[in-house]
Amino acid sequence: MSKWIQYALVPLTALTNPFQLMWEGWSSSHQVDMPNMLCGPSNYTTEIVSLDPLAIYINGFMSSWEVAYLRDLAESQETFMHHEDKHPDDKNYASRRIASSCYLTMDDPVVQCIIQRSTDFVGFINHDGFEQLQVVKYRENERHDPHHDWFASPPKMASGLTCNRAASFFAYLGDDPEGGETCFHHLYPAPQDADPAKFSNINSDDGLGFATKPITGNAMFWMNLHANNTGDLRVQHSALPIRSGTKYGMNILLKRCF
Ligand SMILES: O=C(O)CCC(=O)C(=O)O
Ligand SMILES: [Fe+2]
Repeated sequence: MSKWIQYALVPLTALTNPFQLMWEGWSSSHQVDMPNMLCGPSNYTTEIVSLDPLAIYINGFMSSWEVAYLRDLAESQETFMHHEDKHPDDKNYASRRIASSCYLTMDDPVVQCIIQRSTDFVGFINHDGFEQLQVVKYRENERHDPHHDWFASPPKMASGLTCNRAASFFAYLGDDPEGGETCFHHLYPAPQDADPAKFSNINSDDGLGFATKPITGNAMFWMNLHANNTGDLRVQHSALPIRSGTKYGMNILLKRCF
């Protein structure tokens, strides 16, 4: 196609872009500050915090506008409820999540935008879409005990395929509480020059592990499955109890069916 035809098509595609149409319909019914809201390129930066298993710390994965929007969206859902959950793999084990949570509707334009950004981030990683985004809220003393996000006995779908969680993002949606760090118990500790505002080490017997502090807009990404689709025990993690304040976060879970 000649360059000139391509240029001529740009305004046309902008007009017919389904996201834009959906956005325009939506924004006219909600009085929002549109320029800050568009699903433009995100200026996040990354730091590899573990090579094997792959784990990446993401600075500025979400804008403060997106964070505020997603929190409001979660708080407006009737399903945003407090509960104490056992891990699906081990209901007798004391591992628990004491928090409130809800799933977000997938047809929201900001949710779509975050899914698109996450899809771009995972690049060539073999996957089959994302689970519904899940917002989690912890109040004082609430926590999530050590667990892994993958299922030991993944559910079989009607199609006969088995789906598991190939990778996880956990994004921090505020309020920058005290406590509430996410601990990775079996990864190598943070080096001495790691930024103490973001990372701390944990006093484990084997010297392994580090924790990331909840900083609004930042996120952790890590792989859950080995190449043969079995779960990687090394990505066990937990959320330490909140000492003061409230913590919001969001699970963005990458599915793989096999
Ligand atoms: O709250 C956190 O820091 C981690 C949450 C988590 O691991 C989960 O919800 O599966
Ligand atoms: Fe988790």
